[in-house]
Amino acid sequence: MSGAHILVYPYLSAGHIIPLLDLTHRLHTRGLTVTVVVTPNNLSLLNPLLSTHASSSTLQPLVLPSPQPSNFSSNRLIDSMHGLRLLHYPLLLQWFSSHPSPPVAIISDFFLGWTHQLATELGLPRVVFSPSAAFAFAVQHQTWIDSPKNDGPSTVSFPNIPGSPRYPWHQISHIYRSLKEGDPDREFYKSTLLANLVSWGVVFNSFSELEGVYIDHVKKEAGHDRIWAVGPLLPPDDDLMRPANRGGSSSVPCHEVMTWLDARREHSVVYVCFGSRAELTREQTDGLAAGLEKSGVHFIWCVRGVMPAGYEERVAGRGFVINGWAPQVEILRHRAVGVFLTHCGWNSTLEGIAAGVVMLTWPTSADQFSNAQLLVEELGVGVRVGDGTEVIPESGELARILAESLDENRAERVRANKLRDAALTAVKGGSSDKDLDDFVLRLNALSK
Ligand SMILES: O=c1ccn([C@@H]2O[C@H](COP(=O)(O)OP(=O)(O)O[C@H]3O[C@H](CO)[C@@H](O)[C@H](O)[C@H]3O)[C@@H](O)[C@H]2O)c(=O)[nH]1
Repeated sequence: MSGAHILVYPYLSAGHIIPLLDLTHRLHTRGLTVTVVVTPNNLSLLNPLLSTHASSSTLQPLVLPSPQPSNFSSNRLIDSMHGLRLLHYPLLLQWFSSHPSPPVAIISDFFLGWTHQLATELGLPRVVFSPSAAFAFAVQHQTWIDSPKNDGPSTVSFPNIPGSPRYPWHQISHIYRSLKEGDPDREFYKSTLLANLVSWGVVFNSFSELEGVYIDHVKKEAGHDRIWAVGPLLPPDDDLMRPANRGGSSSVPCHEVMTWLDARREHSVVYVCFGSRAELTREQTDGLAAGLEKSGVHFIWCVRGVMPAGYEERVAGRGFVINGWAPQVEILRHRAVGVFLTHCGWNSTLEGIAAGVVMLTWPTSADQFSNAQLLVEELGVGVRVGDGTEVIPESGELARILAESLDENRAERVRANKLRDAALTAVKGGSSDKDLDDFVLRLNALSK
């Protein structure tokens, strides 16, 4: 007999879809029947998963139309969140009412807080999926609860979060800072986030050895224990999910990158990438380009934007520039890569941790500042190099940090190795596996 039927609904951008599809794979492997909401332009991201489970009627896409820009908001994220609600809420209500054996729960991204209302209307539990860290989740939601003002001290502090973290104003949520109280965009965004806090449960792409204190904090605030940490959610080693196509098709043949890496010594290459969305400013690009050039290190740089003229020729032989989408997980897993210069998106952070590389941090927005803090100050596996456009490292200084980061005996490397082992243990019979078992048990109990 197949397990409970659940609806999985990812938010529409790569950094959010990728980990929730990885979770879908695991839930389906554990016997659940899963319907995944996708829009036509994202269907291709689901294809590797669908072909892995090709013969299965228990994993199905539900293709709903993509929202058009609605002019509700000039903020693209809010406009798309709102557009999805407008378009998909009635379609999902209809779909549920006409389905012969509809899902017993909805698992949806934290940007889809309105699905809490939908689930309530359907008499179902909604589980929040957080593609961000438990730490960042706590900071993000606490910001909207505390409503800090930019009129007192120069930093905003969060005394009720463990460690009492504090951030300069520019590191606080951009949406929070840029929209005035009473603005309908702001109210919509706030209500969407606050709905997460009253939902039935929360699943984190994290693990208790990494973030136990923050996971416990979220449990305490929620007042129940339906908080599960099941990460790091990564594609399996055996290529079942075809990691080279994870989140997009690689802009260069994956084997070319692998051949290039094969010719290099262990831990001798720095991989540089700023995630799926961030485009660097001219000044940031130039600073990074000059630092990499001066350092003399071997590197792979995944670039979105325009490179300085003649750059690729000048670094030929030791710099591999990828314009577009890189096969990131494969690169990080290669033995030649020892260091990851990252914007600290949570997926990249976890992928770096699971690969045991030293992290050079250059957060640019959103949760990346608290992720960098976790890597550098708490876990001791990272070294700060930049801070958005506020701190762009001087090229000589960056070159020095890059060259030193490859040192085999650095304390960060020793700690990164230990953390990798803890991450891999968590998902191979450890804490995350146990949380996932419990989660599946609770979902199955709903259909009884
Ligand atoms: O060329 C590329 C670029 C990215 N990726 C993958 O795309 C994902 C990117 O995710 P992430 O590192 O989290 O960065 P963003 O794309 O910036 O993700 C957004 O979503 C994350 C999860 O909420 C947040 O932590 C980030 O701050 C937010 O910008 C990762 O799995 C990468 O492996 C590739 O495979 N190739």
